[in-house]
Amino acid sequence: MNLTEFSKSAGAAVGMNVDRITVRGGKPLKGSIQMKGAKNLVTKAMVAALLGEGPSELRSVPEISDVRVVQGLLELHGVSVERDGDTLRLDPANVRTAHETSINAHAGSSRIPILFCGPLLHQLGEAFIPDLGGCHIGDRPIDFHLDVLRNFGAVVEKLPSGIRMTAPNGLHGAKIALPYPSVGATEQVLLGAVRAKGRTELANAAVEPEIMDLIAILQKMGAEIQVDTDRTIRIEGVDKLVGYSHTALFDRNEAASWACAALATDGDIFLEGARQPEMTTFLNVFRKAGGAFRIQDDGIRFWHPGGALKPVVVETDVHPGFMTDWQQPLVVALTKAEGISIVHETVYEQRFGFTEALVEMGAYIQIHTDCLGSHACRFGQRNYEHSAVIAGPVELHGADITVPDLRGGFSHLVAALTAAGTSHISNVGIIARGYERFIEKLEALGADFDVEG
Ligand SMILES: CC(=O)N[C@H]1[C@@H](OP(=O)(O)OP(=O)(O)OC[C@H]2O[C@@H](n3ccc(=O)[nH]c3=O)[C@H](O)[C@@H]2O)O[C@H](CO)[C@@H](O)[C@@H]1O
Ligand SMILES: C=C(OP(=O)(O)O)C(=O)O
Repeated sequence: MNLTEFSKSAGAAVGMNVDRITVRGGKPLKGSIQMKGAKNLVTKAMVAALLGEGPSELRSVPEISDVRVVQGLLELHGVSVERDGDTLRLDPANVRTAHETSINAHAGSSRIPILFCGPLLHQLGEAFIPDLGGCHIGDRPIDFHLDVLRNFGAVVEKLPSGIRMTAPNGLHGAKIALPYPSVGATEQVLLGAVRAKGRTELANAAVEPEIMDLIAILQKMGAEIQVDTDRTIRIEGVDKLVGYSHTALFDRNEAASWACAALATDGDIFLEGARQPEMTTFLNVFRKAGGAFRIQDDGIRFWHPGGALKPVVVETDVHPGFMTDWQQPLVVALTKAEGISIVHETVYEQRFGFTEALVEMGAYIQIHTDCLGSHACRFGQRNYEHSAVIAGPVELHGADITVPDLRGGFSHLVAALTAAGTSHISNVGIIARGYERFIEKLEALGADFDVEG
């Protein structure tokens, strides 16, 4: 089936129903594509709409499967969600308790259900949280989330089918210190504290740009939130919040991925809507590795300027460090750099599974349990394979690959696009969790491939 025929089938336009893709590598990706709102903000902004007394409007919403999962869950809870182009209108006027079985059926592959707790406890006095999805890149416990909710006064009951919560006396503010600046746990605090009784102080909070954009949304709704220079967040609970109107921050993770695709394929891609401030750390590494970029008012152009790529040493970290979701496509580009590169993953303990396929394609990558970085991280003494050494340059060759997770999957696509010969990639539907219309974007950039349902 060719792409035009395929695009006629439901869901194919956004890549959600695509299972297998055959890629003939060697063509540079060239052209212009548009960035939309960040998966890691939009889905949380949708949950925040539950807290308002009136409807909210969210613009620049990408067509990705995580948005569909959250939309389904909101609808199950009585929230009306209407899409008009890139805009979502969310009205929580008829919010109600949903049946556990239906919640489990709709939870899908996302981790966002855990963030429904605070808003549902405020609105309904109870919440049910299914087993969570998300990428399998480590244990991904939710202990910080549950501690936060207990601190707010929630009663947590673990059931075989999920977690049930109640708040017999409502939620009250609390003094909380996170053991690690978790993005999700920080959002859990924000979404719970804004309408809790009294004051909340959160020490060691995460301050990723997506969190700052969520804070901007909550402020528009009437919340009182202050972020201190030492990453302490103080929230004064209010009785009532109103709906918001907001244009979502662009997806800097998607932008970094396509930038690496340009570098690895000797290509040249303009990312309309990408912005410099949220990507400063990425841009530094991209330039060190031999990539070129030009910042424009309406986006950023990324390209391979010719000559050899250079090896780099990178440590992933919380913001403003190098984002863990950026390393996978970068690793593919680094297989082409002249020399030894090192990537020390300090956010997730098992995020190098995707490199096995790259090795099959001819890459020289070794994974180590030691901390190969400038500081020892949480995983160094615990035998986790969390440091990668990449030796280049190599010419990758085509292979049969199965996508393991979202970012790993995108990096496999990039590897196949840069490889000599043909690759068959299965399970590519996962990529639609976070990459809007990636099939159409690949076509627009001149990639040579066929899709199968
Ligand atoms: C939907 C979304 O926004 N996903 C992003 C979010 O994931 P997510 O919010 O799940 O990531 P966290 O920041 O919470 O996780 C960071 C670390 O904290 C640990 N941890 C977290 C919670 C907890 O209760 N206990 C615990 O030990 C995790 O196992 C991990 O090692 O931030 C990550 C780090 O920037 C990104 O890679 C993900 O793309
Ligand atoms: C790990 C990721 O997402 P999630 O937390 O939704 O699994 C990601 O976006 O790379």
